[in-house]
Amino acid sequence: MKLTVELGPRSYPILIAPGAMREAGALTAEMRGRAMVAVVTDETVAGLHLDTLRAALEGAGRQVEAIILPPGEATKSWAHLALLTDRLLALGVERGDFIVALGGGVIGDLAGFAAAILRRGCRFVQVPTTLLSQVDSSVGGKTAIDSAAGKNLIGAFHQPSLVLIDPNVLATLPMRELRAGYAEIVKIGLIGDAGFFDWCDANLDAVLARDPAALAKAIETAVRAKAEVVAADEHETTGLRALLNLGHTFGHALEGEAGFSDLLLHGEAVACGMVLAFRLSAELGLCPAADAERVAAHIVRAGLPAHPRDIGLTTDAATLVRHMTQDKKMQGGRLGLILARGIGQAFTTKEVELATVEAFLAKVLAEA
Ligand SMILES: NC(=O)c1ccc[n+]([C@@H]2O[C@H](COP(=O)([O-])OP(=O)(O)OC[C@H]3O[C@@H](n4cnc5c(N)ncnc54)[C@H](O)[C@@H]3O)[C@@H](O)[C@H]2O)c1
Ligand SMILES: O=C(O)C(=O)C[C@@H](O)[C@H](O)[C@H](O)COP(=O)(O)O
Ligand SMILES: [Zn+2]
Repeated sequence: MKLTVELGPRSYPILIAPGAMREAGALTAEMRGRAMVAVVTDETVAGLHLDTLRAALEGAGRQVEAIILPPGEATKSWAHLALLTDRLLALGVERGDFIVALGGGVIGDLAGFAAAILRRGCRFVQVPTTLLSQVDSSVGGKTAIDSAAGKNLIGAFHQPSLVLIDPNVLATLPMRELRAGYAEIVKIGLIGDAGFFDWCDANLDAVLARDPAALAKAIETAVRAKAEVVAADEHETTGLRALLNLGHTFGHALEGEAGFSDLLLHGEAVACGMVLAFRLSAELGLCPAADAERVAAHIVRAGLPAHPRDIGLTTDAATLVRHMTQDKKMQGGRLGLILARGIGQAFTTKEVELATVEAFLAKVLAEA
């Protein structure tokens, strides 16, 4: 299956096929460049999948230089960006070369950002290995690191030249990571496709059991939807792409409180954030309470946190709101929020006062 992100001269293909990683040599042949290819990955993925990718690339005459970083969100940092760019420069990576990001969203976001700034811009290829990165982060060109002030605050839009999605690599993914990736799949239904949410509700168990047909349908639907949104609003200027941020303003605040650690994975934070966005929508009289309850029940059934108490964080509403004010959707001091009129009917608004959000969160946090 081949999809295209239609961005004029920056258009690129997304290839989704079981076994695609074994074909990486042939699939990247058209990209030309020199024989040397820098593959950026993390220790866990290196142990499981680097040999396959290396063999595929070397079989096509490439010379692979692997840069192996520690796994986990903490790697999306200034320190690892400095280390990575130093290594890439020491290898003599040129503008005409391409860098391969082999891993989850952490490696994709970091290597993509390094590619964006190295010699003012190199090409890069995404080979996503988590469910989350296959359905979301490898597509669309948002690259970033975290900063002490918040999530993804230092970054650039820099589109990859190719995305290679091999669902076979998900066989080794831990269950917790699979569930976290699922949150970004069901997000697509909640934003604008009620029929797909119904499909998710009916096929949740099959997706989590890694049934190949269910996974294929889930990945393709999410990637196709994201590719269309990115093509229509690459730089998040019209409000369309901002919808992909459903649950993220709350979620990023929770991740910040968790110190960008394994205590709370990004997908888990998004899951909880989406429940909060639907609950707030219902409390403001914008969305039927039954829809908000259905979303919460689905997230619980997926084994994801639906309430801050499920995460075990000690925090307070004012602190969470302080995190939220660092959100990239802030405009003129007002919070840009993604709320919903119902399942599949998300919309952006700047009409909700920070004090309203804080009172809502205080009420949620007070629940036993
Ligand atoms: N750029 C975007 O549009 C975008 C979209 C969504 C999320 N993100 C970012 O993505 C990051 C989260 O990505 P993630 O959930 O992929 O986490 P991750 O990259 O940390 O990967 C999760 C864990 O799974 C391991 N792993 C990866 N592939 C594996 C495999 N096939 N088998 C076994 N283990 C494997 C990794 O080593 C890591 O420990 C966050 O930083 C988030 O902000 C970015
Ligand atoms: O691609 C997008 O646009 C998204 O919002 C996808 C999100 O799932 C992703 O987590 C993204 O990195 C969040 O973007 P940010 O601009 O809020 O950092
Ligand atoms: Zn996300």
